[in-house]
Amino acid sequence: MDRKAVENAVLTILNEIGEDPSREGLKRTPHRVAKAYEYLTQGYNKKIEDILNGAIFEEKYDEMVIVKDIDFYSMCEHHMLPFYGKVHIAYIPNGKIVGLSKLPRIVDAYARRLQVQERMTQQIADTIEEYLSPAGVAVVIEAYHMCMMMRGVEKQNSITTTSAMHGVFSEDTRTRSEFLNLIAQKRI
Ligand SMILES: Nc1nc2c(ncn2[C@@H]2O[C@H](COP(=O)(O)OP(=O)(O)OP(=O)(O)O)[C@@H](O)[C@H]2O)c(=O)[nH]1
Ligand SMILES: [Zn+2]
Repeated sequence: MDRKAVENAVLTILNEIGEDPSREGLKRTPHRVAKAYEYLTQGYNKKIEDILNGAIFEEKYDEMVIVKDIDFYSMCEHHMLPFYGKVHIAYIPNGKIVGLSKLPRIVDAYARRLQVQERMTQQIADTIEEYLSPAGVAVVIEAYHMCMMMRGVEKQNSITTTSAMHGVFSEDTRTRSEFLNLIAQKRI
């Protein structure tokens, strides 16, 4: 990212909304916003190979592994406003397991960029499928979209849920139900 170019763009916005970019509180705002955007879109520079490198292990465990309630913040590609919530991931190993922390890292790699919730859901599932070749993988995302809350339809309480079900999660209703029941349960 060309930070200077983003700073100039922010300066233009400040001017065009009728602000005075030279006033005390706004002097460093273009710089701050550019830095924030660098952070919020860092997913573009993340390589899945680097995240997973060395963290896939051979193991005989073949029951469901679930990591639920993974917080995420992303930005919708239509309005560049935040959408945020929780990701729930399950997979059934087929000879290979992954370091648990790598699942939230995969989530962040896809969340920290301009997104739509549906694509992000699929990208997470496809990545796990590609690297682990599991018997099945399931991803559910529940999110609030600021573009539907602070503008537009202005609905404060609607939650958008998306899912991607592969392998046994798509073929076997019992496996899918077990996953959905487990993510609905309150924590320990
Ligand atoms: N499917 C999907 N839609 C999204 C997501 N994030 C935002 N949107 C929607 O993208 C749509 C863009 O629609 P447009 O009609 O082009 O934009 P708009 O005039 O600002 O629409 P309103 O939000 O209805 O005011 C809106 O309906 C948003 O709610 C997402 O992750 N997935
Ligand atoms: Zn939006």
